[in-house]
Amino acid sequence: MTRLFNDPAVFADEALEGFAAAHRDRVRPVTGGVVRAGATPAGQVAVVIGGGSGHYPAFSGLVGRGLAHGAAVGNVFASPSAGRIRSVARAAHGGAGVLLMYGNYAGDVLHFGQAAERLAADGIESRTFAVTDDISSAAPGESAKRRGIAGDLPVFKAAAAAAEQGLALDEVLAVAERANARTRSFGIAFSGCTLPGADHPLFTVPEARMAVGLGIHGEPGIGEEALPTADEAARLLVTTLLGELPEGIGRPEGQRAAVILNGLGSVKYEELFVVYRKVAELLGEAGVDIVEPEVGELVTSFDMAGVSLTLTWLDDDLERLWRAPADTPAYRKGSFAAPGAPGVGNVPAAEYTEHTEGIVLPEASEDSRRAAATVLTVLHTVAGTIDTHAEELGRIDAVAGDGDHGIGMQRGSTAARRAAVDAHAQGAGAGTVLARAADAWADEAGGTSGALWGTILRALGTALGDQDAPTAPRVADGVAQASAGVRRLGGAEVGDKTMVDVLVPFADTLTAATATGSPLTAAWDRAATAAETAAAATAGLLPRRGRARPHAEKSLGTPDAGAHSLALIARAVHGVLLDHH
Ligand SMILES: Nc1ncnc2c1ncn2[C@@H]1O[C@H](COP(=O)(O)OP(=O)(O)O)[C@@H](O)[C@H]1O
Ligand SMILES: O=C(COP(=O)(O)O)[C@@H](O)CO
Repeated sequence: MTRLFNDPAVFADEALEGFAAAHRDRVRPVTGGVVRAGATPAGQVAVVIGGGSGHYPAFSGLVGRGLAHGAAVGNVFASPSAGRIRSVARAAHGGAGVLLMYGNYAGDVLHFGQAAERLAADGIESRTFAVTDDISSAAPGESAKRRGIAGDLPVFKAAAAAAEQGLALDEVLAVAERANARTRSFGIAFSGCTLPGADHPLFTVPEARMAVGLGIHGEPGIGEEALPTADEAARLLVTTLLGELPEGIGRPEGQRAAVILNGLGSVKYEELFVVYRKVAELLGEAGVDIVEPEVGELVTSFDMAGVSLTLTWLDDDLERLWRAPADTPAYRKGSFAAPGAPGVGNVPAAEYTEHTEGIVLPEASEDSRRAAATVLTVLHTVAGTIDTHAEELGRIDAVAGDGDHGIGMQRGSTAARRAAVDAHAQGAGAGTVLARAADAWADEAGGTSGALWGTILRALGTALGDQDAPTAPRVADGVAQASAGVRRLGGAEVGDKTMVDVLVPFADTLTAATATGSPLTAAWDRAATAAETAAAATAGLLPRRGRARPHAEKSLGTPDAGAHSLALIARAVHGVLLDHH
């Protein structure tokens, strides 16, 4: 239970502000996150990590000498937006390129990928790398689909230590790849976590039972067993990981491993040590040489009661990098040759801020400005609809996902409305109002749905433009472009149990209806009905994408959250069109 908060919607921002104030000798707040207090030395690759809030010390607590040069921080359980990542990366850049590192989650993959594109346009070379250590999130044959949990730390650290030693960008990336290929994690939980402001946990574990194979977002585990003793828990964790050795590690005997026993948020350190005692004994019996183990909270999930075990199978290089010193707010080891130089560099890191004020609005026709007023009403209605259904959307998302769909959609749609009000007040046309709303939605919400809704609004804005009055076929074309854009960006197809299952029939029905000359309001009505039917039908599907995939069976019988919210919006917008008819 998170007891101390103000407005849940700004919990992550306020936590970041307090963190930066508490550690200002080591980190500097910049737009989107934090960077080291001192500038990245010229010629050193900058390692910029990031992810959602709720995982402290990941990600901001791991910024400092020997570890990350910067961390982009998102909302609770939602990836930071591309804009935030770009801003942190620009501030951390030391002239030798940036390695962007994160856990393998749909939202992070989308936003870090887009950030890399924007950095390229800024003339900054970057690479992206997603950590995939959690063996319970996909079968060995599909290890690229695995999510990142506490293995984030050794993989980030290996790359960052390599950067510190002066390796070039692609060499640092190669180190990250090698460390990740040799890192495996497995977790168990005894109770779920409760998001700030929520009155019940994302999932519960029955008394005297444990969830096996949990994630770090309150995602339920993949199985359930009787509550073990500490020794039995240790045995389960160790035997599971020894049962899945990385390629090239024939048998555990004679191998060296970095070992992390990670507390997920509300397991006491003493409990962790009791478990670790047995972990060390069992690994010793298996002939594994444990190198500089870590026992403590390194990647958490709010107040989840759970533990995970991570093993990184070391070679000589990886061992050197694991043993290398680090000095961050939450993680310190060894010491640097020149002590007392927080964050390296003597020059403070420069902050990069995007200046949007004073950017001239594109000229708009009278017709388009009139249409912009309708667009504004639409965005008001979208935000209002999401507000009304936020709790329900969170509940649906929590069945097999991370429960943040309502919060994310709320932040995004509210920001979109705000940006649209501003743009409209300045005399923008419909296309520009939508474009501004798109950027605000993606930037404020982050997460998978933030990126995808940004794409939807941007496609609509491009189709409407700032000159002509929107016609029914033009609107239908915008929706069709949005549908294509979301599929291109997210890679999902119909049947994967995502919003694509609704967007495609919605777009197709609208296109078909407008092509036969149907007026927009009637065509939209038909399309909204198709969307509602398709959203309801997702209840019968098994997820193949996104956060819900590892919990496929659990999600059967419940519609996809993103599909449902899209159908709700489609219907609500029809109401606006009727009124403006
Ligand atoms: N690859 C994808 N393509 C299209 N939609 C997706 C994809 N992955 C997830 N989604 C949609 O995003 C929704 C989840 O959104 P949200 O919970 O806000 O983001 P996150 O999972 O990043 O927390 C899902 O319900 C699904 O509809
Ligand atoms: O918390 C996280 C959320 O990822 P999404 O895919 O946006 O839900 C992640 O950043 C943790 O690493």
